[in-house]
Amino acid sequence: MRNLEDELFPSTPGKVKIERAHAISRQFHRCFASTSTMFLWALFLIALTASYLSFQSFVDTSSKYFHASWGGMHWERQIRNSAQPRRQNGYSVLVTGASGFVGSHVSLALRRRGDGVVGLDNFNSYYDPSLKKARKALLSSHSIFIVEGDINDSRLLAKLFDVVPFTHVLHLAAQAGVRYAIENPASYVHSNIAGLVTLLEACKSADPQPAIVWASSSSVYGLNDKVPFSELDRTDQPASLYAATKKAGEEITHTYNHIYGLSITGLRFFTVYGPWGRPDMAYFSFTRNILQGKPITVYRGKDHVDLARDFTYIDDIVKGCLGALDTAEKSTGTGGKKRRPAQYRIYNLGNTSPVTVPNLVAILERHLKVKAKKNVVEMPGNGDVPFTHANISLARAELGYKPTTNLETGLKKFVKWYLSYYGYNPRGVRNL
Ligand SMILES: O=C(O)[C@H]1O[C@H](OP(=O)(O)OP(=O)(O)OC[C@H]2O[C@@H](n3ccc(=O)[nH]c3=O)[C@H](O)[C@@H]2O)[C@H](O)[C@@H](O)[C@H]1O
Repeated sequence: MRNLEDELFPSTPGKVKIERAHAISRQFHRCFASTSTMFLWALFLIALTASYLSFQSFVDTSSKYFHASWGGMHWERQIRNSAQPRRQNGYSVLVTGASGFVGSHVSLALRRRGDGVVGLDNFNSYYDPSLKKARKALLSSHSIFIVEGDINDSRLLAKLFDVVPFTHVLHLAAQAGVRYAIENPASYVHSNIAGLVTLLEACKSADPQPAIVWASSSSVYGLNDKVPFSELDRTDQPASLYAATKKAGEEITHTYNHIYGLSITGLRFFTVYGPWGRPDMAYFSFTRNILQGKPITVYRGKDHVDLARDFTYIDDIVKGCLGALDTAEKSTGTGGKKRRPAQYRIYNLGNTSPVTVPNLVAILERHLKVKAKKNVVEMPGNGDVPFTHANISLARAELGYKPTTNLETGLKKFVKWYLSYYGYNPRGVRNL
C-alpha cells in the first residue's frame, strides 16, 4: 500500500522533479478542495441544527399558545397507561370533569374495580381551584392521569380519541349551579351547550364510537308540581338558564343518537352532596359559615312554605353511574354514519326522600355541635324551584340503582371530611 510520502515523492527517477511539482500542486488542490468541502459541510450542519432548534422552539411556543400543556410522546404514554384496564373486559373511560365532585368519585370507583380512566378538566375558577387540584392529586395517587384542557377544544379531543379507543365517555364537565346563571349566563352556554356539542362531534367521529353517559339534572323538571318527578313527566318549564341548558343537552344528545348512532344515557342528578363536594352548594357553604360564626341565608317559599330537596349522597350517585356504564350498549355508528338504531336512555338518580332546608340546617348544627345564625328570607326569583323529589323506579329496575344513605348519615360523613380537610376554626362560634 502506498503511503502519503510515496504519493508525494514517486520512486521513478528522471521524472521526479516535474512530476513532484505536479504532484504537490495536485495534492495541494485536493487537500484544499477537501478542507473547503469539510468547511461547507460544517456550515451546512450548523445551519441545519440552528434551523431545527428554532423550528422546535416555534413548535413549543405554538403548542403552548394553541393547546396549553398537552401533546408529545411522554404525554401520550401517560394517557395510554392511564386508559389501560386492569381487569378482563375492563373499560377505557374518558371522564370529563374528572377533578369535579362527582367526576373524581366515579373515576376512583372505576379505577378501584380495574377500569382504565383518563380525566379531562379545565380547572376553571367557578369555585376554589385548589380543591380541584387536591382531587387531582388524589386521583394521581391512584394512577389516574388528568389532562388539563377544555371540552371545547376539538383538537385535543380528536387527539385523545386518536391515542386511545375509549369504550365509554362519562361526561360530567359542566357549568353547575342554579343561581350563578344570573351572573354569568355565557358560561352555561359555553360549557353545557357548545362544549357538549364539541364533545359529541368528537365521539361521533371516533372509531370505535364510545358509549356516552352524561350528567343531566333534576332541574329539568322546573316548575312541575306533580311529585315524585318521573322521567315521563314534562320538562318544558325550566326555572333557570342552568336547567334550560341541561334540557337542551337532552335534546342535543338525542339528535346525535338519532343521526350518528351514539349510545346515550342521561342521568338526572338530584342535589348531590358528600365529602369532596362543591363549595358553592348550600350544605357546604352553610357548614363553612356556621363554623366561622357567620350568618347563613335560608330561603323560604311562597306562603312561608319551606323549600325541600331530594338530597342524594355521592356514593349512591357513584353506584348509579357505574350501573349506567355497565348497562350501556355499544354505539352503532362508524365513519360518522349510523348503521342501526342505538340505545337512548334517561334516568332519575335521586334519593326519594326530600328534606326541607331548615331540616338540613338542623342536621348540620347537630353534627357540627354549633348553632347556626339563620337569616330566613323569601326565595328570590333567581332560578330556584320550591322542591324536588325523584321517582327512581326506572333506575332501580334497569340500572340496579338503590340509594342507601339518608341525609343524617351522609352529612355526618361530609362533616367528618370537611373538618379533616379544612381543619376546625372555633373563632367566634357558639356551641349548642
Ligand atoms: O339537582 C340539581 O340538578 C342541582 O342541584 C344543586 O342545586 P340546588 O338543589 O339548588 O342545590 P343548592 O344550591 O345546594 O341548594 C339547596 C337548597 O338550599 C337553598 N339555599 C341555597 C343557598 C342559600 O344560600 N340558601 C338556601 O336556602 C336552595 O334554595 C335550595 O332549596 C346543584 O347546585 C346544581 O348544580 C344541580 O346539580
